[in-house]
Amino acid sequence: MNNILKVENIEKYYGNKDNITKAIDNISFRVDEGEFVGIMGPSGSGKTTLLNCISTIDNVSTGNIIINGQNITNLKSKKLDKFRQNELGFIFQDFNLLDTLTNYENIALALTIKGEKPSNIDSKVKEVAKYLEIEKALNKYPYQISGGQKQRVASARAIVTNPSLVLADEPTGALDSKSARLLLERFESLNEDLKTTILMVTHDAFTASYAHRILFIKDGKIFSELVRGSDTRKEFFNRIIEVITLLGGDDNDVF
Ligand SMILES: Nc1ncnc2c1ncn2[C@@H]1O[C@H](COP(=O)(O)OP(=O)(O)OP(=O)(O)O)[C@@H](O)[C@H]1O
Repeated sequence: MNNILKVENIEKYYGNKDNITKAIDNISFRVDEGEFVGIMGPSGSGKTTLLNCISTIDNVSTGNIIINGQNITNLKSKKLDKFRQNELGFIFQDFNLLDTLTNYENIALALTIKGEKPSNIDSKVKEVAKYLEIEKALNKYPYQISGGQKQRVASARAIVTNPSLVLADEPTGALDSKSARLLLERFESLNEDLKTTILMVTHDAFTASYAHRILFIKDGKIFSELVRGSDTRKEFFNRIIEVITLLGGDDNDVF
């Protein structure tokens, strides 16, 4: 299997000598092409820091992160911008859509920034919109559609450039349970049909149960790993709850 992501012995410190926080404490893992991996952990365990380091928003203190064969810890800012545009797709809890642009323009912008030929843009936007069932929302503005639709527009923007890796940070955090389920079903088919590789941070066991594999982080370290295998989603959900209980929380408070 082709490793899309290799995280090798990374550490991340914040602060200075007198007041140091070790947010990530020697984490290593790999994600294969086409995998859907979840990251869970209590508040303050290092999930966001880990995602920020992988998404090139933050730097690691030591260790290496290799995405699609490129060691991103060595890249300088201009190359890093290009790398981000070409290789990564982002989905955030609060959508991060531009309210002054239509949903169509929000999706098209990702292609323009990447340097896509203008003649290809329309067909690419329409194809991805059809896939995510947001065709009717394309000519509206983000403030004219529901939260669930907004997150599908944001997902369209993330995948339209055909990135090697999609990074999702609490993608269902602002959605009601029906919209969350719809979005996760789309993620599942994106992953199955288009072989999109997804790395998703979530504190929610239901959301995590759609992944194939989950890494649990505690105090900046990988504490446990669960593989869905042949489990149904519901069986996997129950196993996730068991690990959460072991980690010392229930589904709602600590995670
Ligand atoms: N910019 C920063 N400066 C100093 N310390 C930080 C900074 N960002 C995070 N930390 C610390 O690093 C540790 C990990 O934080 P992080 O935000 O990665 O956790 P998290 O698992 O994402 O938490 P949550 O679920 O609450 O978002 C915490 O102790 C946090 O206080």
